[in-house]
Amino acid sequence: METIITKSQVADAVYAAIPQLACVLPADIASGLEAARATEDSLRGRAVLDQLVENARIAAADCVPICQDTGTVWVSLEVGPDMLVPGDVFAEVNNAVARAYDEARLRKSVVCDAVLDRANTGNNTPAFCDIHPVDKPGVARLHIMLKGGGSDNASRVVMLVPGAGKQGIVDELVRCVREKGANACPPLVIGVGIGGTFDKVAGLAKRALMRPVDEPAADPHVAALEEELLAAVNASGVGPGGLGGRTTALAVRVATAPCHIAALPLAINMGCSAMRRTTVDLTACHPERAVDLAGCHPERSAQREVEGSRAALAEGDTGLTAHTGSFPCGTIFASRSGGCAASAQDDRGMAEHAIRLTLPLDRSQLAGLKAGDACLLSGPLYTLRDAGHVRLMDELAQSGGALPYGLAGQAIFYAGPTPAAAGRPFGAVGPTTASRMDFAAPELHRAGVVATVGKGRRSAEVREACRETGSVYFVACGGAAAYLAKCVASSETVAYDDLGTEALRRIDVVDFPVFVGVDTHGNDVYNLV
Ligand SMILES: O=C(O)C[C@H](O)C(=O)O
Repeated sequence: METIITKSQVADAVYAAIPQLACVLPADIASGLEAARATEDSLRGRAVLDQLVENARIAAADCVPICQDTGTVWVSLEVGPDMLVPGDVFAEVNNAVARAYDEARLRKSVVCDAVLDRANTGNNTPAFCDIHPVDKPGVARLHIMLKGGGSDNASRVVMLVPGAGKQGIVDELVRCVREKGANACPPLVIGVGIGGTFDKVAGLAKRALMRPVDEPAADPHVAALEEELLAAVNASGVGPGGLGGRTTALAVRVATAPCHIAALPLAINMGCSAMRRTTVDLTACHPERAVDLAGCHPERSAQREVEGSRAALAEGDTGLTAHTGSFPCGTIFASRSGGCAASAQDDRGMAEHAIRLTLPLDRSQLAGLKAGDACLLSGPLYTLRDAGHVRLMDELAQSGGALPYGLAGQAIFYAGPTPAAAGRPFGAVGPTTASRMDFAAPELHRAGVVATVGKGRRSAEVREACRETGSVYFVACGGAAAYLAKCVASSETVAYDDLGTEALRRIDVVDFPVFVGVDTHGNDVYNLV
């Protein structure tokens, strides 16, 4: 007998899952981060894990996003031969996505066309959906993932030669993690697809990410390969945040398939520390009953957001300051007096001796900082990211090199926040991958921008520009965006309002925790690892 899975059954499950996924870290990832924290030796690695653990707590308690990148929505419907899915189920899913992103005040991160029209679609659709037939009767499962852009960018497909064998896979994975891992917000969960064809192998890697980090593969050979790959990745020492340490990945999850005699297709799909995914069994429960979880049911969440926004309006600036007052920075990055002149820090002293810096920063203040120093920033930062940089560079060219919008002498924070929530200017705001702005940074430093804040490695040209102009690149903890949002006291849009999350904003931060990524001598914290 055939069972009908209705469009609204699927769409309701997606609608209900989205706010839950955005705000509550899955239990296997939360436990993985805590276990990593318990065994981490590196102080920078520990500081990152402390922020990530605290971040998850804040996000769930305040119903704000774990990460400002609330992702693209990937939906895969697995159905057995006896399941029927009539009608345009994906149109219904898109409606559900648009409603959920709006009501839960999540960031919309989808553009109309990758190259021909990069205007934001404004509702985070389309979702990226497929129907995946499986051999087993009685199966109707819905996989849902909110996939961050930075971790997807750090992923790759490689067509290895069969002779490369298992060692070729290990080497390629470790190379990928060394080159791109820091951009993807470690500790990572890594999906590895092996086999199939060029187009199918990436899907295998993505599906592998669905398996919990505490659930090894059922096949003992695949489970052994997962262990071997995890050990190789963690031996790299890339560590939490890419800043060094034991735990670069919580798990490597492998899916294999048959392939051509000439081929050994390999796909590596990086999952970040905010690995937001769930599987809903559409046959076992009605989704509308299954998602009444932890105060994050969409209706209630939406209600809380409305209340939060009202509170923000009523409280004004002082209310926001009161929020930052309870910020637990001190437990992770205690401050010290004495300024930059005495900035020499080693790993042992780091957590106790963060350097307080007041923005805007004079280049002479930056001269004493060393790559790896922990700092607390207070004062104005300017948020700007991909699309805004394209505009700013055009304006710079037209003005003959004069920085507009009072950016001379200021620091740019590479970030695209989520809307206001929980009484704060943003529900979540954290660093985006800095290397995407490498095309602009040297010129901006020469024009007068004294510092940037982001995550991940910079190019040799940016390091050289820091050295030449006496500028600094600061690294903030990727994936700690609910935590970092508590350091933001106010925000005002300065330009490019039509770019939405990508607008140029002036924000005021209080004790915003960062590490010196590239110092004024061009030294790079990622090379200390
Ligand atoms: O888009 C963002 O805010 C972050 C992005 O996912 C990134 O990690 O670079």
